[in-house]
Amino acid sequence: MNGPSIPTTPTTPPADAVLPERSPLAPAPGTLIGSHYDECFGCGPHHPQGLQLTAVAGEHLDVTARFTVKPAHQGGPGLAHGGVLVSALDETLGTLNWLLGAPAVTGRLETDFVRPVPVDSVLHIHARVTGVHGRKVYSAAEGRIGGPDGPVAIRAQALFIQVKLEHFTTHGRPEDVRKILDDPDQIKRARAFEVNP
Ligand SMILES: CCCCC/C=C\C/C=C\C/C=C\C/C=C\CCCC(=O)SCCNC(=O)CCNC(=O)[C@H](O)C(C)(C)COP(=O)(O)OP(=O)(O)OC[C@H]1O[C@@H](n2cnc3c(N)ncnc32)[C@H](O)[C@@H]1OP(=O)(O)O
Repeated sequence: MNGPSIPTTPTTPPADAVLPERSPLAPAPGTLIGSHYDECFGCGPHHPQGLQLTAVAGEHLDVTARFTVKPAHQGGPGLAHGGVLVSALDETLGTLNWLLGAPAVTGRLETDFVRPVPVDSVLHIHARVTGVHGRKVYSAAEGRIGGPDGPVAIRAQALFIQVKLEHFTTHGRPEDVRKILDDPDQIKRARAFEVNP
């Protein structure tokens, strides 16, 4: 043994991972990143029970998002359910893929819950790409409470895998896929990905 080893996980980018340029199709820094699907539990504006998360593009390969913890999100009395917080981080990490211009799905998501998050808290989330290696996108996020510079309440590292749009059309429930294929606005957004795979 040569001293303590540095722990690595499949969500830590390998040494030869790269940090690419923002896609030419990426939303400008400071602008809202639109929902990828109106009925998404994380970001869909038409999902009444969803988190309705909105994210803002950062200057680099990063985004910020705010999530207000509602009574419907409780795990313990007056406290956010951990799984709901993970969903908020997963969704925010997912929006990073708009900056890279290629659709991707979560392969692995590791989370540290650092402090309890009371109902009515605003979780200030910052997520960034930490490396890209082939189809693998490595990323990390923190959620802070009490303000954007407040203490970290939750931390995550993720590995997203880039997929073709057929991933969604092949695996999704057919009636939902059909509905989306009939919606010109959604198709436009999906095409934006297609021209820069
Ligand atoms: C045309 C209209 C369609 C319109 C659709 C509308 C919108 C859609 C557009 C965009 C949506 C985009 C994002 C959504 C955003 C946010 C939502 C939140 C994100 C999610 O919530 S999304 C749901 C949860 N997510 C899943 O539902 C994934 C289920 N899963 C799979 O679908 C497969 O499993 C897949 C595709 C992941 C991989 O399958 P695959 O066959 O493509 O690739 P393969 O297995 O070869 O892996 C390649 C390399 O990744 C490594 N690797 C893979 N998995 C790993 C793991 N778990 N841990 C560590 N390493 C892993 C391998 O080890 C290999 O590594 P290496 O290259 O080094 O060998």
